[in-house]
Order: sequence, then structure tokens, then C-alpha cells
Amino acid sequence: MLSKADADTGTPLYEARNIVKKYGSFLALDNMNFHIGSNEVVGLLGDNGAGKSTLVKMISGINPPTSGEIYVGGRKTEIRNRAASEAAGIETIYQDIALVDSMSISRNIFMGRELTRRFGFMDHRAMRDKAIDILGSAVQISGIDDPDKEVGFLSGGQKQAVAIARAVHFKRNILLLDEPTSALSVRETEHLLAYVRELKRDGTSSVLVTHNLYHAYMVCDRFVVMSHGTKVFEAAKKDTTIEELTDHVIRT
Ligand SMILES: Nc1ncnc2c1ncn2[C@@H]1O[C@H](COP(=O)(O)OP(=O)(O)OP(=O)(O)O)[C@@H](O)[C@H]1O
Repeated sequence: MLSKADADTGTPLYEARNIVKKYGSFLALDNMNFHIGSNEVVGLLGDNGAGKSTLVKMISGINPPTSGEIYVGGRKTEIRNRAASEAAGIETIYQDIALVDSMSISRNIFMGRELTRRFGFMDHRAMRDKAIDILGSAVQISGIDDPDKEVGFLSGGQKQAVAIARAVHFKRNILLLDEPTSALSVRETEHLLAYVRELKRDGTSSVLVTHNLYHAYMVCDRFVVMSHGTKVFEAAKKDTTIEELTDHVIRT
């Protein structure tokens, strides 16, 4: 995990160099370069099939690159599974959320990282109390205030909120959000985007993958536009406009 000192040197928190990802003979990432600085929200944009999710899955370790180099805090690192990415301080919210319908909200939040008492027994009360805390502070979404409710009874947006609450609670240096607002209402979306800014103030950088350029423009400090598996445009918010970004996304 990175220390504060790493964040202060100007070294990117994360850097991927010359990344190639092949699915069989199909080139999904073609010499892609991408970095995440400290204290920034990066908007990862591009049309359908541009390679955004492939890049996010590569960063989060579930889809390692065919070739290329990864640096975390300036140190060359191998990230070839989810555990390695979490150890490197990276947390991911996926497009297809992996929740267990038959389990309660609180069990889902702590899945794989259950709170335990002495002798390793699960501490259900601690998880329940903590879940109430997380749901109240992170993503205030109606209908998910009872941590004992089974996830199977929730709407798509509410399920997404549980996944977001889980990621936010175990927050790391870097949060990857792949289309996190696709099933959220307008109010929920605004709350989540505000939360991403708040996380930044607390020192967590984020990568936001979205087709909604207005959301991206509202919340991101820098934009990377991808097409055909590679970067075709990059600019800080102060150096570009939403019109220019739209142009790059639809032109490529
Ligand atoms: N497991 C896979 N096997 C083969 N090809 C794949 C696989 N996953 C993705 N692809 C292909 O790689 C390309 C990039 O897909 P990816 O999902 O990364 O794009 P994207 O930019 O996230 O698109 P969208 O915005 O539609 O989600 C697409 O042409 C897709 O068909």
C-alpha cells in the first residue's frame, strides 16, 4: 500500500505503460498508457467497445495484461489478481455487481472481509452496526436503511448502492468506478458524484468510466478518451470543454 510520502512526491499513484491486452487474436488494448495521480478524479471516456472496461479490469487485476508494465507509487509491480490490486490500494466498483441475493445487505457489504470476534467467530452485531453507519454516511439511498434486508428484494439502483457502500467503506488510495450510476436515480447519482469529490478531499483518487459526459465534466479533473484500445485524447479540465470531449468521443 502507498504511503502519504509517495503521494507527496508527484510520482503517480498508479501507472500502466505500453499495455497490450489480447483476447485470442483480438487486440483490446493496444500500447495503452494510463496513470492516476494523487488527489485527482480521472474521467475515462470513449464509445462502446473502446476498451474502457478492459483497462479497468486490467488495473483491478481480474484481467491481467498480455504485456506491458505497471508501477504503483513508482515501483514496478505485478497485479495479476484482485487481491494484488487491493493490496496495492485499489478498490473497484464493477458494472456487473457481484452480490448474493439470498444474503442480507450487511453480509454483502462485508463479504470476504467479515468482522470477527475472538476465536474467529463472525461478529454479526458489529457488522450490522457498521453497516448502518456506512449506509447512512456513504450513499444515502432510500430503501436500504435496514441492513438485515435480503439483497434479492432490492432494486437495481439499491443493489448498486450496496456495492458502492462496500467499496467506499474499504476505501483505498484509488477507487475505480465503471459506469457506477447506470442504475441510479438523478438524486442518487448527484449524491454519488458529490461523494467522489469528497473522497478526493480525503485523499482517495478515482477513475470514473461513464458515457455521461456531463457527469464526467462535473466531477473529473482530467479526461482520457479511448478508441480502439488506445488513448486518443487527454486533457485537464481547465484545458478542455465538454464540446471538445464530445467531439473526441464521437469522432473516433
Ligand atoms: N472477454 C472478452 N473476450 C473477447 N473480446 C472481448 C472480451 N471482453 C471485451 N472484449 C472486446 O474488447 C473490446 C473492448 O471492450 P470493453 O468492454 O473494454 O469496451 P468498453 O469501452 O468498456 O465498452 P462499453 O462502453 O460498451 O462498456 C470490445 O470490442 C469487446 O467486444
